Amino acid sequence: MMHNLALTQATGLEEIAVTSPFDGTLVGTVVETCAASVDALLERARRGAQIARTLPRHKRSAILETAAAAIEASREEFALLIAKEAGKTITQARKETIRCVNTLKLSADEAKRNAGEVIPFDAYAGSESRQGWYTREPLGIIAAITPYNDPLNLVAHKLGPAIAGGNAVLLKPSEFTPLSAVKLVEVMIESGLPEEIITVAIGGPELGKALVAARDVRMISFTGGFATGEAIAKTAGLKKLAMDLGGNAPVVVMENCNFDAAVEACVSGGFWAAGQNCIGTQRILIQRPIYQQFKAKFVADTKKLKTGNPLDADTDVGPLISEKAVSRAIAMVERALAAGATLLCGHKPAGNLYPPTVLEDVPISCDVWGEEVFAPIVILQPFDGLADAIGLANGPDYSLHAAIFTNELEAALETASKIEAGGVMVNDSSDYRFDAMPFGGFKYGSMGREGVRFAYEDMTQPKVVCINRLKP
Ligand SMILES: NC(=O)c1ccc[n+]([C@@H]2O[C@H](COP(=O)([O-])OP(=O)(O)OC[C@H]3O[C@@H](n4cnc5c(N)ncnc54)[C@H](O)[C@@H]3O)[C@@H](O)[C@H]2O)c1
Repeated sequence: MMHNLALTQATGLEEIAVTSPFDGTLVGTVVETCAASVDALLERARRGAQIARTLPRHKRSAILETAAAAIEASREEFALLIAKEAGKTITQARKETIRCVNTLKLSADEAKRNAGEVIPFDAYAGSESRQGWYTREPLGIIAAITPYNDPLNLVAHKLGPAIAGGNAVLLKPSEFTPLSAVKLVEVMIESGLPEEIITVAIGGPELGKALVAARDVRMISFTGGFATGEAIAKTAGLKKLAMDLGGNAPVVVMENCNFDAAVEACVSGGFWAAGQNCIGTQRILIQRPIYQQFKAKFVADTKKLKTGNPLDADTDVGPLISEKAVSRAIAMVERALAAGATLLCGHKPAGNLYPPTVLEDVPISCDVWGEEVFAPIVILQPFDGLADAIGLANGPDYSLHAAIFTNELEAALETASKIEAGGVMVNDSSDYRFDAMPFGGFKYGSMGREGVRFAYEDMTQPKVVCINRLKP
């Protein structure tokens, strides 16, 4: 498959081969955008911004609805592309495709719903003679920079709200997985989107940096790692930033929980997408009386997972994205083992396949505890009282999601209130996410929220109109 999007990649030069992280086979090619062509891309995006802001809300909404229906109709093609280029299992890729449909439908609703508000000037004495409202106006050009691990839905989470809000988008998808993003843009254009509204730039960090530096870009909507987020913040200057960065989700398992449901959710949350999931379960904190029983079942169920070809229907765990990602996972586990951790299963890589790996006795000074692993590695840790568990959960300096399994309402509420995270799931996996929820992190690096309504609000700006009726 050859994607060219000739109009969007102004002065593309080299072809980039996109290969399967599972077996290295060619999935497709795209034309690389050279960083020197950013001026041409910006010129096009400026025209796009003028067109987008005058597109009536009913048209924005209808285009997004049409695109959602078109993706639903060709969902198997999208799922196959995700599985091939990102290495997600085909089952997981199908789920991502359906989530993308919903993200676009939510965006279509938002375009019509969230246009502004009347200002209650008579709420305080002294302003009764005035009437007015605010409207939600577009920002202009939004640079959207996305990662490899959800190569379709995370792109939709930026395009949908940006288009709903009347903006133009400069989209730079991950250089590892550009094909799903390009196909999504093609569907948008076939669905009636004026093509200047999205400009696609294909390439890696250098190109991303050039987009981030461009003066006319009003907002950078970024999803990716902390180091990249820091680099973007340094380059961006006075631009609005939305940063969706990493996590290392803790899950608290209380002795009075539904045991089998907790184990099942933790296995799924730990190893979904081979752990390449920002809200994947990384640290499981288990109340001491059930620690041994939990460990036995968790390790036994983990060993049943089948690691292999993402296109096989019975594969549970596909490959990591690259050799570099495998080496990083190995090094993190080796450092933990050297510091006294115990390996309970896994840690025998074969190519880019890194099997589900479980550790215990991990000192909290280890990076596998305090940093994001982004690989199928889970730590088990006993605790005594709930306060200890909450203290352990809150240790790292950043957090996206957390979870607790308990049948005790008070423990659930206490945890929900005291855990510092953007979302706390009760009796559900840490990686549960519904696309209408506000989604983002707490603590270091947290800026903005995704989840369609919240991204839409970040991507629009209020404009006040105030009328003084008493003045001539
Ligand atoms: N919070 C969320 O919603 C969420 C969701 C998925 C993934 N993530 C995070 O993404 C990371 C994994 O994805 P990744 O490895 O693709 O991330 P990454 O940070 O390596 O790359 C993300 C994007 O940034 C671009 N980029 C790299 N350097 C750049 C620079 N200097 N300037 C501008 N752009 C630059 C890349 O080309 C890519 O498109 C993990 O940390 C994961 O937690 C977060």
